[in-house]
Amino acid sequence: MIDLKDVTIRYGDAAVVNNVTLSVEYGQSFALVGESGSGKSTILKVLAGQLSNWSGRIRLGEHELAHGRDKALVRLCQMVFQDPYGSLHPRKSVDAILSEPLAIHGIGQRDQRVQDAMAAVGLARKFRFRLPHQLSGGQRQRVAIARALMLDPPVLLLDEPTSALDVSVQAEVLNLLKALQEDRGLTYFMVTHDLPVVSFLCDRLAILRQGRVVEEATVDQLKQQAFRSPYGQELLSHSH
Ligand SMILES: Nc1ncnc2c1ncn2[C@@H]1O[C@H](COP(=O)(O)OP(=O)(O)OP(=O)(O)O)[C@@H](O)[C@H]1O
Repeated sequence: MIDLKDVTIRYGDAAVVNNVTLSVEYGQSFALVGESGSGKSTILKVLAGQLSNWSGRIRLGEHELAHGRDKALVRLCQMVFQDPYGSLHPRKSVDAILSEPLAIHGIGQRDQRVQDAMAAVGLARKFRFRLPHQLSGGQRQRVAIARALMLDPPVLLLDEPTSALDVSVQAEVLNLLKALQEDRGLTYFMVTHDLPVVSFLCDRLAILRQGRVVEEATVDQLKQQAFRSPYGQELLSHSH
């Protein structure tokens, strides 16, 4: 479903991601882990169509990613950000936030679709006309997830989706993401520092260091603490 082949990404002249080759199967949940500055968010931004200075090949399903503006992309993948407060417009109600993608793409039955989307992420109807600041952090992240799903994309890009939340609501949001994936057969590509989150949600992971993949592993290897690379072992020892 997601294939990167020899992907190199530059900011100006500096390559911050080098020759990354990865693939994620349809319906799988994949995590990119690694220390701060290793290039995780940069890869996510390229997949989201936000950066054009890259080389190599990227495919999402049958679609070959373009280097410039790629109109097909919004229907294929959507991003959920770490901080829902930053990513939701402060003066737009939940209703406006969820209706907007439908309006832009000329999709009808908006009222019903907004209601269905709220129900799918476990948001009660009474929140429909509230503003983001009138919601809790967990509710805001539910709105962000609902918004990402409004156009029914097969892929969600998840950028540390629970790390800005209180510990008490992290598990709720993770359970929601897992249930949505199972119900809809979504493919997840997640960036995180949080190895327990990877254990819970993902099937496979890649460890990135200084813009290169040093190891690919299954979640069973993670659970058994059986990474092969010294750097993978080092990450495990830091996560306790
Ligand atoms: N807009 C930019 N211009 C120039 N360099 C950048 C820019 N954004 C990121 N970088 C550099 O690219 C490298 C990779 O950054 P990136 O944000 O992808 O890392 P990361 O693994 O996602 O880190 P974190 O976990 O802290 O988000 C870093 O060296 C960073 O300083």
